[in-house]
Amino acid sequence: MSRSPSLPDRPTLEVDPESTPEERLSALKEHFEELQDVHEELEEQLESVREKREDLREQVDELQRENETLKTASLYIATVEDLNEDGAVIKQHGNNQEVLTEVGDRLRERVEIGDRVAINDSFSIQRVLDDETDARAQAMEVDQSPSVEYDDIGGLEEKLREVREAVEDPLVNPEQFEKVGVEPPSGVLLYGPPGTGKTMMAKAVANETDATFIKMAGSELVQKFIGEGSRLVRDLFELAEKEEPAIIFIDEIDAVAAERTDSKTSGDAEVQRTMMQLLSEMDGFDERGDVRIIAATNRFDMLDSAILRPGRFDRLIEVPNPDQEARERILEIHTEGMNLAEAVDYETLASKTEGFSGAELESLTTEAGMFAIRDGRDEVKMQDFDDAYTKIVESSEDGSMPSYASYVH
Ligand SMILES: Nc1ncnc2c1ncn2[C@@H]1O[C@H](COP(=O)(O)OP(=O)(O)OP(=O)(O)O)[C@@H](O)[C@H]1O
Repeated sequence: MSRSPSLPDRPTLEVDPESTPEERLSALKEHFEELQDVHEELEEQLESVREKREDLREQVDELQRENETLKTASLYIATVEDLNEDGAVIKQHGNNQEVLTEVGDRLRERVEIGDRVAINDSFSIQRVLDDETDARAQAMEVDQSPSVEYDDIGGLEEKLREVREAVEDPLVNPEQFEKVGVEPPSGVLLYGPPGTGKTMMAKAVANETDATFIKMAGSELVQKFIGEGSRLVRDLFELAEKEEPAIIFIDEIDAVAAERTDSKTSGDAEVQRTMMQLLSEMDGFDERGDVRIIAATNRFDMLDSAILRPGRFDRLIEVPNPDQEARERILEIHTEGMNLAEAVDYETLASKTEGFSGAELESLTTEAGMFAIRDGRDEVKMQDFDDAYTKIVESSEDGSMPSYASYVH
């Protein structure tokens, strides 16, 4: 880096007190000229600093533009196989093409053999990606023994029976299917409004069958890098096989399995590829042994029918908002450890909360407890539930729960 120019010495004026007025005038003149020289020199330095600043500003603009293009351009993923003086040998994911590519000075120190890197159309490395295991860990939630039990789920008895039949029986009693000569359902699709217990059911089945619960959100499968989504799908099934017995739970499956629209952007094509990978993993499912797959969606209407074909998600189970009886049971479950006043009546509360999901009923109980705490009481009263209800309804953004108007205080 170039150093900044040093400042010129400041001229000093030395006048001999014994000197004549002429001599003093001449000394002053000399000093004035010296000052003028310094002034000129400083002007020149200032000008050159200004030019340098202008150059730097242009460089910043250029880097910003480059950064923008990097952020928006589609990049491919590759693994670094070897590093030598000529550059890096990389293997592109998806097509396994091997290429020797130069590595710029900036990246040379950061790239190591085995790294995953993002490359552009000309195979030039644009950046080093996070450790694969990190990326995997971020995208998947793995729980060796989830703590949810069947009894923690309120209502949904019939739905739970269906899920158990499709998921638990093939895991626990595979011979039965062989004896009868039927294939167990491949995948179970739970659909219904948010917060109704879909994830809970999947966790409970995993717990009660001693299977590992592996959750992946569909939105995690929609990746920005080409080939990355399908790789995560492969990872997901590979991990499940390693951990078997295992239950794969894909939440928000609509993110990768929505019906194709007419738009043909590269993002859509990538989502499509991920979905194809998912379907092909499911098609090769029979040989997988003790792995069952459950998916969930709030947007059943958006799904591509390809995923609902026999051998794929061929067991559809609707999980609706709880009815009166289920609401009573859910309230009972979530107030189990609470110190309730005599007057708290589940039946009244349940009839007042028509249209609430299980998750909303849970927050109603928590909020009621908070009101009691704020009031310095250790007992939760009916009034706390009323206050909690008002708070939840008011904070609900869309106000779409049907029964607010019918709530009687
Ligand atoms: N039927 C239920 N019984 C008891 N608790 C429930 C029930 N439904 C929901 N809950 C409560 O709501 C929370 C969220 O439920 P869950 O995650 O299972 O919903 P979901 O249907 O998977 O929602 P989403 O579609 O938003 O993923 C649960 O942890 C639980 O506390």
